Amino acid sequence: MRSKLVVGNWKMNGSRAANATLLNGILEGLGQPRAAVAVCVPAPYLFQCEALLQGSPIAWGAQDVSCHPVGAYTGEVCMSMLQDFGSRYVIVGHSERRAYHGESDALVAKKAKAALDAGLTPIVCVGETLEQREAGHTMAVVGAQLDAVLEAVGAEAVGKIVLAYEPVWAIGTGRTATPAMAQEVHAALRQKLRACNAAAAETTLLLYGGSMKPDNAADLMAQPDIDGGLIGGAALKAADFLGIVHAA
Ligand SMILES: O=C[C@H](O)COP(=O)(O)O
Repeated sequence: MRSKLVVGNWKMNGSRAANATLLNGILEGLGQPRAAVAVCVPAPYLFQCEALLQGSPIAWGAQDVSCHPVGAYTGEVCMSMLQDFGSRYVIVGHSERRAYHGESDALVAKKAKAALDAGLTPIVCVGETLEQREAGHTMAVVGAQLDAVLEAVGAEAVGKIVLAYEPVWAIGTGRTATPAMAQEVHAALRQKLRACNAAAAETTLLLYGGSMKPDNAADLMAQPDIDGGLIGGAALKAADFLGIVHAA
């Protein structure tokens, strides 16, 4: 039986004051959750996570990272910097990075490999657009996104990544994939993982992301291949985030 993982992706939201309110609110209501919990925050706030969350059940991490270890890459943040502030996770290949920053499958794969090499857990995002879904290309698209990563990280890394299926049309739209739709893709993704490393595929956590809320979280996470959530909007209010954590 796989454990559950609920990750808040704050995207480009927050301030020192708002973060403190949010994190303290989550800590107050957390109790002893069945799920593992993490927040992926804008890089400048990793220091604040370290200060507030150290020793708590909540892990933290970043939303993107450079594939380079150090050097003349203006504006970029590297793995060792994330680790300097105690990060455990880093999201790679979020559809907003792919769409607004032109990140290719190959670059996402490099980032996933660099994260693993540095000892961080990459949360690798895959997902299709509405156009791709309607054309019947969902599995081809997410399959190619996953294949690029598997090729870069190798079979032995299958159990060390977290995979997040985020249909682009469900992100921030209030339009959620039904549990059956999400499960269908998750099952197919796990099948691909099995083909790469059968034993490790059973332990890889597959998160769903896209308008997950307290009122749909339990049904989504009850699906056999949905092991948790990558939460955007609902991660910005302690009550909503806790509602999802406690539904896991
Ligand atoms: O990374 C999180 C996803 O993009 C989901 O965002 P959302 O929950 O606001 O739809």
